[in-house]
Amino acid sequence: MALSAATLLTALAVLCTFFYILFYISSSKNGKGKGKGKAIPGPRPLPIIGNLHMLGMLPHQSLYHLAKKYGPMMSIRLGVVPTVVVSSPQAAEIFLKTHDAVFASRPRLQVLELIYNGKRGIAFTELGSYWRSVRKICNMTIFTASKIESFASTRKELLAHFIESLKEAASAKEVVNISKKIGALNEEMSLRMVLGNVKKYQGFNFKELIDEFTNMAGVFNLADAVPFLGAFDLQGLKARSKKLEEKLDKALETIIDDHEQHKQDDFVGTLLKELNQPMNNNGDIMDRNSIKAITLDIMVGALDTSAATLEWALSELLRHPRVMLKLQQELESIVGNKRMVEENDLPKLEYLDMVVKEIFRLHPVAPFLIPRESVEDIIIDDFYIPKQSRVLVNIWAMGRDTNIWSNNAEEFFPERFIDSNIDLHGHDFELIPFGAGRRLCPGKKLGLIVVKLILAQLVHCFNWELPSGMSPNELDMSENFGVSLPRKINLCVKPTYRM
Ligand code: HEM
Repeated sequence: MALSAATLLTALAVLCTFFYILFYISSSKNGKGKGKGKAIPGPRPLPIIGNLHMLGMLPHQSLYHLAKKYGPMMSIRLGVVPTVVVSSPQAAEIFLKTHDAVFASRPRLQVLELIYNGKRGIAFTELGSYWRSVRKICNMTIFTASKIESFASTRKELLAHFIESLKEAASAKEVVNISKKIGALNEEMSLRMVLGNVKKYQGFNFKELIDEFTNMAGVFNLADAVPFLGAFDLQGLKARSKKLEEKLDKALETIIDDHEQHKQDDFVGTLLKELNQPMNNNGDIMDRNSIKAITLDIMVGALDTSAATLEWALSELLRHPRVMLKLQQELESIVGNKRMVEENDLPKLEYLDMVVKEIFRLHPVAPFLIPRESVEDIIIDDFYIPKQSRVLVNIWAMGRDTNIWSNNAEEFFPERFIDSNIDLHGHDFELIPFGAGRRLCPGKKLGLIVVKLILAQLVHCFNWELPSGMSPNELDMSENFGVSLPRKINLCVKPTYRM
């Protein structure tokens, strides 16, 4: 029977209290480099579970509070895994720029190893010549400006249908679950670009498969924290991974077969042009497994991120009618009120740009980026960090730092970006929602287009209110921590067409 992580942790915590007394002295060595350097400050870990019991349901928030006590470079242990939590732009720059080559690998996580062979994709693949080659090929083929531009008409067509369906809901005075609707729109936009004619593959229900994948990857897995427990599969994740792997493999094989027969210019079709080609001089070949793993990583990267950002954006605008109105005024003056927003309007919409930055600051959908792992022992500022340490960059905490954002850091106030040259390209470490360095998100350009275009259209075409006379400050803003950080409760709203 699969046990919940909470039950297991409680049992382990009791055992550990016992061990703690016995092994007090050894546990006090937390992070010390056996004479190589100082220990990074951090809360004392328990044997076996380390600091897992301190994380709670919202680890980014728990670690934000702990970092206030221990500082922007804090040491914890996730089970037996030494982990550094980074919570300031200065520290982030040291890890993601100065020593990026040391910290640009990814940890090997059980679920990812089992499902699609974490080693052969892009996002969860360890640093090395394989990853470098995959990344280069993807940058030169599918993430180019011209490839993204070539899907502009698809985005326009899907968005027009979406607005029509909202218009119907508005005239029927319906309350719509906008979280679900945005999710479905983003899914269709992304899958059309990655897989092409998605209707053909509807039977596989990709959304369900990806949701199962992100669900499992987001679950706290004891086997990653305490590897000797992996063999027992106490949470049943190994068995679930196997089942999911079979389903995904069947779906992706069918898609590749179909693309081999009918040449297409979507991402899969573009990657297939590289099939069986050497990727580098180290003997790596772009084989079918690589294409399947890359496709899966891209779908995971594209599906939840933009949709979660958009539901947070609309939530904040509902809570701040002044900002909503100012954005509508900008759209009226640049776009007018006779047509839809076009992608080439986006660079002219300065206030929209500030609103989106403010959303990324307060609601980063990857609050720890994607966890990094160090490839060698290193000493930073006299602190010793052993090889294979996990690094979590807490950008959620950085977005709330009053030293950077002044005393109104908790407030949604897009005007803070007036006359600021902070951009989102990974150079300004105060605001790095897409990460930085070698692992910077390759879908950044696309993600920004999708978020800005849909948000602008929603605000331009409709006025929005909360149902049943709910006042904006009653809106529940709880978060749901997993692979991404969406709203805990779907956002339901009433649109009124305003064009
Ligand atoms: C609002 C939209 C998005 C946000 C906020 C976002 C954020 C991120 C972040 C924080 C990372 C980790 C960076 C690091 O470790 O330093 C990442 C990596 C990645 N993202 Fe995105 N992303 C978005 C959209 C997309 C889209 C649309 C795609 C694909 C079409 C995508 C594909 C990827 C991939 C493949 C990686 C892994 C890169 C690697 O490890 O080399 N992302 N993203």
